Amino acid sequence: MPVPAGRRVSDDPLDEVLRPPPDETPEQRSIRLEREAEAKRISMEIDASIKAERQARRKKRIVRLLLLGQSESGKSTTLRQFQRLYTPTAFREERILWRAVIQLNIVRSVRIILEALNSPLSPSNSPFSSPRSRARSVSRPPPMPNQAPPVPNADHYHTNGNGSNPHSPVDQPGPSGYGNSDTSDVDMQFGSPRGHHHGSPQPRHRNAQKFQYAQSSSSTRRHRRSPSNPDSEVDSDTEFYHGSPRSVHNYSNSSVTLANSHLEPLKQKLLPLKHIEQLLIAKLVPPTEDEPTQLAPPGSPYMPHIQQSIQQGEHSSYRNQEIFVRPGPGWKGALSRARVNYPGYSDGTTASANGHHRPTSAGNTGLETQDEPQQVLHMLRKDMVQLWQDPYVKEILRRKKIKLEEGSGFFLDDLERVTSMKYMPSEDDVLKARLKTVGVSEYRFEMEVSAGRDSGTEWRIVDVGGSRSQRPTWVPFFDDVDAIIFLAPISAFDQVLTEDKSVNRLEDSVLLWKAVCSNKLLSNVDLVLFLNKCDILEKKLKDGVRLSKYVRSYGDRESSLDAVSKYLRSKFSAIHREYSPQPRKFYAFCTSVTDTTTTAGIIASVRDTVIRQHLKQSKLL
Ligand SMILES: Nc1nc2c(ncn2[C@@H]2O[C@H](COP(=O)(O)OP(=O)(O)OP(=O)(O)O)[C@@H](O)[C@H]2O)c(=O)[nH]1
Ligand SMILES: [Mg+2]
Repeated sequence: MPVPAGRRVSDDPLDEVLRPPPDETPEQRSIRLEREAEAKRISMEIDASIKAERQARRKKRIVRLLLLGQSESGKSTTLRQFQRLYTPTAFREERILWRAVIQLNIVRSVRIILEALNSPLSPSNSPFSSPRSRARSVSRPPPMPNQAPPVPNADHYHTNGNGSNPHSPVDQPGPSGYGNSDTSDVDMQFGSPRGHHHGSPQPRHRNAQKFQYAQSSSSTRRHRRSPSNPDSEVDSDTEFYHGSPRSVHNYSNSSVTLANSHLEPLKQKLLPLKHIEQLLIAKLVPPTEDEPTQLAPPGSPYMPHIQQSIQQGEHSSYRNQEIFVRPGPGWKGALSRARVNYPGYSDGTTASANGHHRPTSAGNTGLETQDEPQQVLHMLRKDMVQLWQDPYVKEILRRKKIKLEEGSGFFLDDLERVTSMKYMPSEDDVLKARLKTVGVSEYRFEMEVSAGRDSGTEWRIVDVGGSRSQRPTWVPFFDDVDAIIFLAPISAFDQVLTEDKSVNRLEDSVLLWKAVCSNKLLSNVDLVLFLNKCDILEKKLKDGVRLSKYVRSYGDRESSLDAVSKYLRSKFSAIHREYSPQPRKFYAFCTSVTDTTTTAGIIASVRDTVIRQHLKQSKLL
C-alpha cells in the first residue's frame, strides 16, 4: 500500500493507532495531551502502589515459594512437609481428613490388582512363552553413548549411599565458566522405549516442547538422537508396566492368562469396594466443583461431579485414571462437613446432607453412617491381604511389571493397621497418601511460635498441578516469587508419563527444567532442585534396573544411588548454567520427601537460603 507523503513507515502497528490525526485542531491537541498526561499519572500511581505493596510485603516478611515439577514429582508432599514442620498443630489436626484419601488409595490398589487379573498377558510376558523367545525380545544391549561426558563438578555433592541422609546443598555462584559449558554436559541421550514399535513418526518429546514459557532460542534445540538406536528391546518390557491399552489390543488374539480360578471367590468378596470407591470420591470432591474435564466413570450416571483424569481419545485402563482435587481447602471442607462419628474425632460440626444425587451410604438417608468405607475395609481386610499375598497375584503383577509398592499411595503392606476402626493416619501416612492436584493454589501460613526465630514470617507456598494440561496455568504465578523448588523424580527414569505414554518421565523432567531455567520472568529467582524419590531410585538400582538402558549417555558407569544421583545432578546443573538468562545461585538436593527426618534438614536449609535472599532483595528495593 502506498504511504502518504510526509508519513514515516513503521513496523509497529501501535504507532499507527496512537499517532494523532494529521488534521488535529489546537483544541483537540490540548484535550489529547491532557488525556495522555492523566493516563501517565494513573499508570505511575499503579506502579508506585505495586512497589509499595511489594516493600510492605518484604517488611512484613512474606516469603513466596513456588513448587514446580511434573505430576507425581512430590510437590504436594513437599508442601505437606512444610506444613508439618511449621504449622504442626494444624497438620496434626488435619490428619483425620486424610483417612478418606488413604481409603481411596487402598481401594485403588486393590482394583489395579483385580484389573490385572482380568486382562490378558502378552505372549512375551506370558509364563508359557519360551525363555529363548523372551530373551530375544529383551536382551539386545543398549547402544553405548558416542561421547561419555565426564561428571563435572561433583564435589560438595554427596549422598551417604543409602539414601537416608541425602541432603547436600550445592551452591554454585554462576559466573565461573558461565555460558561456556560444553553442550555435551547438557544433553542426555534417552532411549526410545516405544516409539519404534508403534511406528510413531513424531519425536517422543514433541508435546514437551510446547511448554516454552518465553524460552531462549537455545532451549528449543532438539535432543541429539541417533536414528540408528531405536532401543526397541525395551518396548515389550514397558508395554504392560505402564498399562497401555494398546498392548492389550496388540495381543488380544493370542492372549493367555494364568490359572486363577481359586481367586474367583475372593474377587466376589471384594466387589463392595466399587461402591466404597464411589462413596469416597463423592466425599472428596466438593459438590460445588465445576471442572470442565470432569467425567463420570462408566456406569455412574448419577455422579457427574466425579473428576477423573482420563486419557483423551483412547480407551483408558483403570490404572490411567486418577481422582484429583483442586488444591486448597475445597476438598478438606467437603470432608469436614461430611465427617461424622469418626472415632476419636469431634469438632462439634454436624453432618450436612449430601449434595443432590451423591451416592450415600446404607439407608440412603443422606447422612453417612459411621464411616462406612472404614467399616467395609475393616471387614474385607483379610481378603485384601490374601489377595495381595497370593503367589499367583504376585506372579501376574511381576509379569505385567506392575510395581504397586513403588507407586503412589501404597498401603497394602499396612492393611491391618490402616483398616482398623480406630485408625488415625500417622504423619508418615499423610505424607505417603496420594491425591492428584489440579489447578494452582496458594497456601498461606504463619510459622507457629514453636518454629522459633522464624515464627511470624508469613509463607505463601504455591502448589500446582504438574500434568501436561496443567502447565499453562503456572505462568501467572511466576511474578514476584522469592524462590522455586523444582522437583525431578529421578527414580522415574524407566517410566513414561501417564498423560503421554510416548514420553519418558525423566526426559520430561529435563525438558521442563530447561524451560524453567530459561524463562526470562524467572531470571532473578533462585532455583532449588530436589532430585526426588531417591529412596525408590536406590531400591530400583539394587533390584538391577539400569539407568543406561533408558539413558544411553550414562554408559557403563556404576549402578549405585551415589553415582546415578551425581551424574543426574551434574546434568541438571549444566542445564542451569547454560540456560539461565543470567548468572544466579543454584542449590541441589537428593531427596526423599516422604522421609521426615532427612527432609526436615533440607527444608530448614532451603528456608534459611530463601529468607537470606528475601532480606537481600528487600534491601535492594
Ligand atoms: N517413596 C517416595 N514416595 C514419594 C516421594 N515423594 C513423593 N512421594 C509419593 O508420590 C506420590 C505423589 O506425590 P505428590 O506430592 O502428590 O505429587 P505432585 O507433584 O503433587 O503431583 P500432582 O499433584 O499430580 O502434580 C505421593 O503418594 C507421595 O507420597 C519420595 O521421595 N519417595
Ligand atoms: Mg500435587
